[in-house]
Amino acid sequence: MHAKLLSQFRVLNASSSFTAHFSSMKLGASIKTSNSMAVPIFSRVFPFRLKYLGLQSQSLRNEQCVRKLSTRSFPGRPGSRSEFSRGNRDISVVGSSKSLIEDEAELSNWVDDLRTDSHRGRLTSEEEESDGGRGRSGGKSRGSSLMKKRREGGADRFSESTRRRTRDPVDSFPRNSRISRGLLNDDGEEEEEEDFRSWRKNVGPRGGGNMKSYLGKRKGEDLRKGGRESRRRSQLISEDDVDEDEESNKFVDVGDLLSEEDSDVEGSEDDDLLKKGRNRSFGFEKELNMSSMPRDSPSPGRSDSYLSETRFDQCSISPLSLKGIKDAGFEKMTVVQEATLPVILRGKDVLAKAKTGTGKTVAFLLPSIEVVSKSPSIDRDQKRPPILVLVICPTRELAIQAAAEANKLLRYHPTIGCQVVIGGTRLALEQKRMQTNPCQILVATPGRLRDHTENTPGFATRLMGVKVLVLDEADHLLDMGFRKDIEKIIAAVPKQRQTLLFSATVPEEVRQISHIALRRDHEFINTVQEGSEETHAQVGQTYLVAPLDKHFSLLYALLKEHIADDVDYKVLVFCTTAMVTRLVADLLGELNLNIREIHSRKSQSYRTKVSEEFRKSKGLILVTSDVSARGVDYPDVTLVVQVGLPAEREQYIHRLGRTGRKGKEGQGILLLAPWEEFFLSTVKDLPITKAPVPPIDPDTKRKVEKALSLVEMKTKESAYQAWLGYYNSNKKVGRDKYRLVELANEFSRSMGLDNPPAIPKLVLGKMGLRNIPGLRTK
Ligand SMILES: Nc1ncnc2c1ncn2[C@@H]1O[C@H](COP(=O)(O)OP(=O)(O)OP(=O)(O)O)[C@@H](O)[C@H]1O
Repeated sequence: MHAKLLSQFRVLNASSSFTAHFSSMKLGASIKTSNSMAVPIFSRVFPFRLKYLGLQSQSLRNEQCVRKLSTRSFPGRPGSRSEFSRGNRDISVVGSSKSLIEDEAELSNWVDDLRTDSHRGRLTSEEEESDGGRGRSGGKSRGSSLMKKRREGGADRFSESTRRRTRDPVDSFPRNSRISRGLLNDDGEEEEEEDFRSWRKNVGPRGGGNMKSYLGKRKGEDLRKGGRESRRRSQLISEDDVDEDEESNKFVDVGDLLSEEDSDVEGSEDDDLLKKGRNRSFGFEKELNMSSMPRDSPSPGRSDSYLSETRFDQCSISPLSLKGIKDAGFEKMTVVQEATLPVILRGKDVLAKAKTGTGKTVAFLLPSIEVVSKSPSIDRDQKRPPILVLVICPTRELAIQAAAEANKLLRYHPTIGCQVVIGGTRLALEQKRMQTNPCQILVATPGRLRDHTENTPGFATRLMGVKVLVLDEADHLLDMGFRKDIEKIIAAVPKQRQTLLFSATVPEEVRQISHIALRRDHEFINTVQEGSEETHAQVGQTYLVAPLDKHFSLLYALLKEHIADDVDYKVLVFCTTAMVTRLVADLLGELNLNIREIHSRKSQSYRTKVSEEFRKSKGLILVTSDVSARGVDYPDVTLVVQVGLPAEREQYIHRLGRTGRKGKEGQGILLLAPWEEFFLSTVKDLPITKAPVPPIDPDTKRKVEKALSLVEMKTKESAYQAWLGYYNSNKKVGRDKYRLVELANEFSRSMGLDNPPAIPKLVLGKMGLRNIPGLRTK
């Protein structure tokens, strides 16, 4: 049995002699060990840089490509030659798959939140409401919304003082958010001011301090070390608001169900204020003398190391595809495209790992299109024409994006069509589109694909034509949240097919279960060089550890600094759950930042519009749940902020990967509470460094408190419940229910609430939190 599982591996290295060395030296170690062990041993033996590490069998047979590829220079290794090693060696792939706990949230779209916030600019409430007829009767004025908030404000710690003040939206950019060397002083404003003064003295401009270093542009700083942790979320029911996989459709979202609210339709007043806010000059920059500080270029610093030297026209790609590629502006292949294309073109199953934003989508689409173009053309009168390529994506945005990329490449293939089927849109419309348009390529989210399999006549038959099955974000799709759906999909397509699995992260446990989709002789092509991180070197990564009650102020201060620093700012703020996302979006909106929000509680039409807007915009902050964590290709994102515990290491990497795409620069900031610091051990191998927490100046603190008091009580209640659910499902935090409730109540206080919101007994029961002191029930 063991021998059966032994498989060959191949090293695609910059030097054939190195490869030969490796091949001979590696053999002994790899035979004895599983392939999971082989890599570290190898890296110890050969610390030099590997271009690709391909595990599993076979030399290349696409001679044309091999010939071309073998003569190219590798970027970063002047004069070096690329050569795909032909040495075949055995390596074990044994190891039982870790038992992953089923953990994905029910994220169906039937609860559509149509509430809008006028701070969020162009998308009007009407646009939201027009979506699918699910809109609530809107038309409330901002005034009535405020009245409502005030009526509900009884439990709000901040609202008393706020009520007495008039809103001051124009003066919404306090100038004194600063850096401190140490932790924030928790003992009141005076001391914070003192702290701020001392920071200015010590690390402010005169003392050599610099916002840039604070915001993580310090590259190549010390790596933090620590032990890697188990990363699995554990409990089911408490995941009710986790928001990354809306197509999973597995669990009823009790929390959000109970917290749905009416929409507030607000006037355009704040749009104007928003514009004013964005255009104003930032006094504190002058105060800090930042203008005279050396600035990193906003983003022109761009590395082309993601590109290879191989041009698409050097490979056996059809002329029509080549024309499409040219039109798309692609000339050279990216490294992952160069590594995978020849292998896929000769029909191999491939599991490919390549860093975020390096062109994996084209890497699987292009050879898939070639398969279609070589297949006999479909008779127009055919009732159930086969679907030849099936691409599965975990989120709707990603599916839309992959289909758009496919359509670019298909521009000169008039007879080949790509359709997309995703949740949140009308099934009948998709059925019609698939019937009336060419649909040899279908991009789908798992839940909607299942819908079609069950409800679309003839669809199952069409799936029997599949020649290529692609799982984008494969590790995620093979994780337990999607596993059953994926198994059904695999059962619905022919056994005789080619399967392609792509992701920026391939944890070992996923490698081990990938055999459920892949043939035994598949190739694992890893373009992340051994010894290098899975994240991009040009993306500065920092983390801040501060008590929960500082998080909102810190977030605001960080964003203000970033905005002041880069007029072309484009920021993603990741939150733990959909309802927390809404809370943060509402808060930042009240603070007059130019924000949009996206999560599974928004209607699909709204999500699509916001996504498109953010893609094209600059000067915008997108507050998002994990629906934007993977795959979404927003160009020129300058900063990614992750607030609170990422679900797992991989999620951290994918979220961070929304910046620094295509070799561009970027920044990432992770904001944790002290009890969330354990997460850092899971990213110990990444170049993430600790940043000092800036003191919150009193003005910022006041503004944030005031803004919080204006956020609706309902939103806070939902956020509290969702927060509780999210952390309850975290193995570490959720283990001690008493502590969990204490922390949740800390979160509640951070929203300005004196008393934690009451939660329905039923929900608490499902979360396993009945009778835990500190919880209020209703
Ligand atoms: N050969 C190429 N040359 C230049 N740009 C390319 C090339 N191939 C793809 N791109 C572009 O690179 C960008 C990133 O590609 P893509 O979204 O496929 O990255 P990815 O590796 O799938 O990222 P993620 O891991 O985040 O999903 C896209 O805008 C895509 O159009």
